[in-house]
Amino acid sequence: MNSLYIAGSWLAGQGELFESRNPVTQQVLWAGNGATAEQVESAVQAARQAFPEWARRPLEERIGVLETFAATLKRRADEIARCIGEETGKPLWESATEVTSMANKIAISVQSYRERTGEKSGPLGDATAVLRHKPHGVVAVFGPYNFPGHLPNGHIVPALLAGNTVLFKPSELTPKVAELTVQCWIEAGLPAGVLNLLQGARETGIALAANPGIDGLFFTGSSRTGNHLHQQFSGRPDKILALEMGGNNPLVVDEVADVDAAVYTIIQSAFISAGQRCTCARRLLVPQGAWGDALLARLVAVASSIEVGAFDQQPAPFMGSVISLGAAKALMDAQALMLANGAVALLEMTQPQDQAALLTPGIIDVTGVTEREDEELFGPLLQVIRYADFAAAIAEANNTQYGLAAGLLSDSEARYQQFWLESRAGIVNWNKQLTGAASTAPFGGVGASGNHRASAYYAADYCAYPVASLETPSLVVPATLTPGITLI
Ligand SMILES: NC(=O)c1ccc[n+]([C@@H]2O[C@H](COP(=O)([O-])OP(=O)(O)OC[C@H]3O[C@@H](n4cnc5c(N)ncnc54)[C@H](O)[C@@H]3O)[C@@H](O)[C@H]2O)c1
Ligand SMILES: O=CCC[C@H](NC(=O)CCC(=O)O)C(=O)O
Repeated sequence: MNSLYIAGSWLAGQGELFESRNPVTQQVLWAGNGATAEQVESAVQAARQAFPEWARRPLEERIGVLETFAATLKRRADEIARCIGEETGKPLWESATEVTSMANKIAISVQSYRERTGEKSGPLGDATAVLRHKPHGVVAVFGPYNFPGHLPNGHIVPALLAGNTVLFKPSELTPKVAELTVQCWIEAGLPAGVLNLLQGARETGIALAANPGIDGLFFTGSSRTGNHLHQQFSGRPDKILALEMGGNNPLVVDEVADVDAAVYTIIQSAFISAGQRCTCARRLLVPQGAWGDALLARLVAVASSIEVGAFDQQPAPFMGSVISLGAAKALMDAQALMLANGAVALLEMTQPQDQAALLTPGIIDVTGVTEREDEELFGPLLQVIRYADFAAAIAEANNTQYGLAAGLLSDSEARYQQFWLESRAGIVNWNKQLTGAASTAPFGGVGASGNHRASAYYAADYCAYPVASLETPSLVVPATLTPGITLI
């Protein structure tokens, strides 16, 4: 099978054979070979060759190609949503929202490009000061499996818009969505070499990140891989690295008047996408005492009734599966370990069928666990921590190496102001779910969640570098000469 797209041609990978499966039925959806280091090198050369022509195209022409891509996505939306659903396990209603986000990214990126990296000029002395931006050149984009369309798209669209050429290395768990996305780009008329697809697992990623021909790497994925890349790029200030990584996100609940609204918001924060969003609430901070007990009882009751099912099940489930049987097992093992270490299951996460990666929502009270691991558990497992007072809640919220998202459910504006000031995260919400961040805002975290290169609306910033110019059409001798110079 021709799994790679290099220099405008589909060709077979010569690396390891791998496949993707429907996580519920285990049906094989895609199989192909990954790219070897030599194939990575030939893709880098193709992108390098295509770069000058693409970068010099008038901006409006590049925008034209991007807009045709958006139109293609809209026309093929059902097919793409189905592909996302079957490869990730995401319910169809949710996969459809991912395709919409992909198409919306184009207009948002154009607006952001003009606003943040556009051209500005004004008089400075006898010259004109002009600020323009240039693309970096050849950039690599690494995607995660949880949003196989939307998140790589969030790097690819602004990168191409700025005039870069791209090497796209998708997650090895979602090659089919990546292939379909690239087909849409080809249909939109993207010239050969401007976007190259390098399928493959870790080895392909390692070869691409290590290739000396790339000018930058835009990564969305786990903190573990991101940290590794950060170390690999240390001492390389000449290369731009944007890291969008995971979180161990806290959601603090205060004694609010509307308990059902709190429960609904907690569920949307913790269990949407089967807990596989980087912004999902992982730690729920609940006040000690009777009010907190009642909130948890209601949360457990509602969470127990959440529909979990295959991506195309009708009526539609709220939660689909996790990405694979391996991921389901790792989550079940993590829960078992926490229970063995003294956690109390308020609602035990279960895997009803051994051969399907469907997990039911889990809610575990870890307050009594002395050595709590500060790790992202990427699935439908919410850890509850009971707090004595608001200061303790904020301290616990910040008790993490990560800093992606943090939220407060409270009827008190004063408490929100305190929470906003004292919490440390790139997304801080009040009475809104932690998930579902807007593409019209910057998106990124601090601490172990990112390297201060926010994506979404601010992706334009890492896709181009500023060039400041002083310009005047004729060279003249200034009216006053610097002391010590005589023109005789
Ligand atoms: N902050 C964000 O915007 C954001 C968004 C979505 C997902 N995420 C995070 O992504 C994670 C889930 O995605 P994942 O499991 O696919 O991430 P991952 O880190 O396992 O993989 C991401 C990509 O890196 C590649 N890769 C893996 N090891 C590599 C190495 N040593 N060198 C080079 N490339 C390598 C993979 O093949 C894949 O393409 C979660 O931690 C989630 O929080 C973050
Ligand atoms: O899994 C991580 C992304 C989650 C998602 N965030 C965004 O879509 C950010 C906006 C963008 O990148 O355009 C979410 O918050 O649900």
